[in-house]
Amino acid sequence: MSRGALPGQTGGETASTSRDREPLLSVSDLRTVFYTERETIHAVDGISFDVHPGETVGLVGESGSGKSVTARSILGLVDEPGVIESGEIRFKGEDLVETGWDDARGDLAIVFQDPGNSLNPVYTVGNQLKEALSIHQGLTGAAATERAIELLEAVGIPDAPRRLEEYPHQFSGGMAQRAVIAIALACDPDLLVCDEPTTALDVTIQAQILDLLADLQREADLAILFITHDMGVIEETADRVNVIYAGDIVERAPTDRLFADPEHPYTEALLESIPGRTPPEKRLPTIEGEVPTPNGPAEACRFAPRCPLAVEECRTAVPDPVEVSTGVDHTAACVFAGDEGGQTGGENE
Ligand SMILES: Nc1ncnc2c1ncn2[C@@H]1O[C@H](COP(=O)(O)OP(=O)(O)OP(=O)(O)O)[C@@H](O)[C@H]1O
Ligand code: NI
Repeated sequence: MSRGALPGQTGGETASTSRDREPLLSVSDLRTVFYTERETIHAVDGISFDVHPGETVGLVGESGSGKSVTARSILGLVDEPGVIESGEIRFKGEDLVETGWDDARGDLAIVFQDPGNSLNPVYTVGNQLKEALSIHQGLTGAAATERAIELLEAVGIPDAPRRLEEYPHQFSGGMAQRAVIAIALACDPDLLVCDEPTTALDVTIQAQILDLLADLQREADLAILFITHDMGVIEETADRVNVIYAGDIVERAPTDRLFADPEHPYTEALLESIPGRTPPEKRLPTIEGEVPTPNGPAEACRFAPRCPLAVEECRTAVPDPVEVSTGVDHTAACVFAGDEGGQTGGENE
């Protein structure tokens, strides 16, 4: 399916050159807490990472690890009883936690998992697109219609003028997610946060949406924060990866590096979940259980209770992120990180 370049935008630099520029987004020591009646949940507990212009950064972890709360924090969408307790979300140099999100609204956009929830069933897709164009670009009337058609074409929706007049229920799941992406692009964002954008879609459609995002990124110099629980999707999309567990990033590396040489036992476990990747004799014992709710301050490695390699030290202190090699931005928060042979360090105990 051929798509036109995004209207009004010029081609950008590639991800490889983008690292030379200042980060577009720089999250540092972010803490987002939910004060529920029953408990205090440290959903995001000291996260730091950067996104550079034009690159795709992955955020991967199991259900409940804090991915969506991270996304909502960046967009300024944390609701009661949640608060951003501390840390910085620096976007284009401004700390949004301090300045608020008003000035950034047009440069930041999010695509959620379920397009059905993102679209309003009582308005046509065209109306929703034109409303976004009016708010963010000040476009109305014929100019808005023309741009709306261009955007639908840019996201690969055929017969765009007719589809503008249709309601969301007349769109298939994949086409609806394309429409959601078009609406997100209506504000001409620099950063698109995608929170499991393909999880609700079947595999073929998922691949098409991933291709679309890659195309849009190239054409519009768009930076993408790509959130998923699926390591296979990460391998296809991300330039760099952050692995999140119970509110904290446990490993960070360029994607090829992370897949070739994971340092954290949790990353290893996630990689083993990719069908056919790890021969049975090389596997760590499968991790049982699920991500714990971080309902107190971290006092130990949060992964220790599920970790096949855990030793006493893991249960008594929070491991700091360690740089595991020079020349590559690869860190892991594990007492064995950086040991010769990586995880086999556990045998020393
Ligand atoms: N509104 C809320 N009130 C209380 N706790 C919340 C709220 N939203 C999220 N949490 C808690 O924050 C933690 C992180 O949740 P989050 O939704 O970010 O996980 P996730 O990684 O996005 O998981 P999934 O893959 O299932 O979407 C969980 O323990 C969750 O229960
Ligand atoms: Ni989520």
